[in-house]
Amino acid sequence: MRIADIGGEFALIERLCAHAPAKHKDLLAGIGDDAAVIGGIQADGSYLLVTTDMLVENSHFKRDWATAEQIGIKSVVCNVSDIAAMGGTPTFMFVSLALPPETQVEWAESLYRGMGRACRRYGVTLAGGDTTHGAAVTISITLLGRVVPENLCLRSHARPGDLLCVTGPVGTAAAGLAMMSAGLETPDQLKEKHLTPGCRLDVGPAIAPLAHAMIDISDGLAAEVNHICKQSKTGAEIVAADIPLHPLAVEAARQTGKDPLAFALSGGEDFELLFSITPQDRQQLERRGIDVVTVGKVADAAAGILLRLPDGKCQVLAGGYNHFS
Ligand SMILES: Nc1ncnc2c1ncn2[C@@H]1O[C@H](COP(=O)(O)OP(=O)(O)OP(=O)(O)O)[C@@H](O)[C@H]1O
Ligand SMILES: Cc1ncc(C[n+]2csc(CCOP(=O)(O)O)c2C)c(N)n1
Ligand SMILES: [Mg+2]
Repeated sequence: MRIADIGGEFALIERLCAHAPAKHKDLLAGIGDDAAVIGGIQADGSYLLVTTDMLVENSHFKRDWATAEQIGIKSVVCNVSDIAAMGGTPTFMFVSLALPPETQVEWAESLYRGMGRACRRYGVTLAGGDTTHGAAVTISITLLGRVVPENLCLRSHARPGDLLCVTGPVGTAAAGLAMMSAGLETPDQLKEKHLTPGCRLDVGPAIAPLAHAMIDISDGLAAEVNHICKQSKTGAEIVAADIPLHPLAVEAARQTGKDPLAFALSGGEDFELLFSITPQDRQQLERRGIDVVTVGKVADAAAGILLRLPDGKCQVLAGGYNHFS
């Protein structure tokens, strides 16, 4: 049986994880969130966060499209984004590296120069790792973080009646990737969003005390809404016309013959935050000058997880990036 036959990445994770102990009194959230949450360790009562994210050559980057430094930046950012999604701040990083034996030392050093830049930007300290040889460049980062209990945002915390908001445009990175894949002259802003994205640690900690559920958009808006709803046992309605799209992403869709909405729903790697929040707290965010966009609402589970199209019709909110489909 192939992995695609059981539904891909997430069905596989579920099957695999059934074979190992995955519950512990101090593990407040484990498999199924952006980071694991471990209590009972830190003297100040904050929780330890642990996340891990891997980039593999040709699956996540191409060495002829991205410089080593850009790959280094992105490898850190995608991990910091997962810590931000929990409402936390990052602390210590471990880097496991597989390199083909012919890799130039200068290339590897540039990779670390990029990581270093991102570490300085997000306040991360390198604390260890592992180095081995392999057929393709593989960078696996484990990042620790901390969060005070009041700021912890789990995917399971959404409640019917909450608004669903995003911190910025979605589909931009996918638009950049689509243009580069098609061999088209790609605007710098789109290239940058795909090759060296930032993440929203700038607003995560301010949103966290007010938000209920939070997740980062790494697999596309549709996938992330479905993750929140599944964990929270709710439904949702997303309004297609309210999803913020970058004008350059709309233009990229036109040039590549694709649908800009598909970039937003299924593209991934935007590293914006998606969160649920009461309408009152949403206003509170606005008063504090935190700019977010409401894209829909959390509903009862019975309502289903829906996308409202511009013509008023609703369809099931499907899509998302899946490594095995
Ligand atoms: N091979 C695995 N073994 C155990 N747990 C896993 C495995 N792969 C993923 N998980 C867990 O499954 C959940 C979903 O993983 P996933 O990598 O999709 O996280 P994400 O934050 O949604 O995406 P991203 O990796 O893009 O940040 C996480 O809680 C993760 O720790
Ligand atoms: C060469 C190349 N091909 C495709 C993509 C797109 N891509 C790869 S992984 C991913 C989602 C998140 O994955 P993960 O769950 O592993 O974090 C996306 C959108 C890319 N960046 N580079
Ligand atoms: Mg995530």
